[in-house]
Amino acid sequence: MFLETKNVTKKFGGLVAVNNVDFSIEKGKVNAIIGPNGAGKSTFFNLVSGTYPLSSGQVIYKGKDITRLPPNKIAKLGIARTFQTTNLFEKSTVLDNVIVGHRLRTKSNLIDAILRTKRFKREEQKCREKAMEVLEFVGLTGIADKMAANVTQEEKKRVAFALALATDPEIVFLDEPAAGINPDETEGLAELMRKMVENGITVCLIEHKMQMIMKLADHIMVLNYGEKIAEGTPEEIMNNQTVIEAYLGGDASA
Ligand SMILES: Nc1ncnc2c1ncn2[C@@H]1O[C@H](COP(=O)(O)OP(=O)(O)OP(=O)(O)O)[C@@H](O)[C@H]1O
Repeated sequence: MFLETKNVTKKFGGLVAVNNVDFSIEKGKVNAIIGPNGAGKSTFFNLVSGTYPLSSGQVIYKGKDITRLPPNKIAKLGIARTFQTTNLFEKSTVLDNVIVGHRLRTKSNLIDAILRTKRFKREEQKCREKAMEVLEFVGLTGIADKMAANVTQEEKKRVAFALALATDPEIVFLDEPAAGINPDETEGLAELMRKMVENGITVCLIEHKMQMIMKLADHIMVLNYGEKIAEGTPEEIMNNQTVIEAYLGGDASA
């Protein structure tokens, strides 16, 4: 199995935000996590990416137990994530924002940077090339030199994708990538996620936009009050009585 969680649990004081969740992420597929507000979706992402320590359970990636690894080590293994709110350096260009992503793969230290050693210059060039490559992938070459403060919401979403891609990931966790953008832009981002998968990157996303998810995802897990209540193909999820009652209800066409 590519990435697997076993009995993953997170407690915040008396609140069990994620309760004994077993989930297998399929390689080369679009995997999705859905569920009502407060169901534990973002917390689940934070556990897998090492942002929060688990209360109990295990995260296994390509056969290796990564449960206790810090976020930077997890990222180095090829696991990238975006956040619900894209925090960019507003006073830097789009390019400079994305350059940071690939530094994860470089070895230069502070001394190299101060002395501007050959290694530092070579690695900075590599980071710049990588940033241009991923900006092209997400369709933002034309705004590479724009200040991040001056780009649209949809462009910010693409910059967040680019930042994740600049780390050379094998899997990307995307937290509500289509929140706050219009239907045409949502379709554009769905297209981009398909392109990632075509390029060998496994996608796992959280999303509230049901129509998009049902068209895009290969494999869906539904969380409700921190518990997995269903898992399957979009068709299986749409026809699952527990899901309909607990979550979709009258909101199935959202
Ligand atoms: N750092 C934290 N400290 C305490 N409680 C938290 C923390 N993070 C999340 N929670 C709680 O855990 C539960 C799950 O929250 P989480 O943000 O994971 O849900 P979600 O499914 O991502 O919701 P949404 O769709 O609204 O983003 C909620 O009750 C939330 O209030």
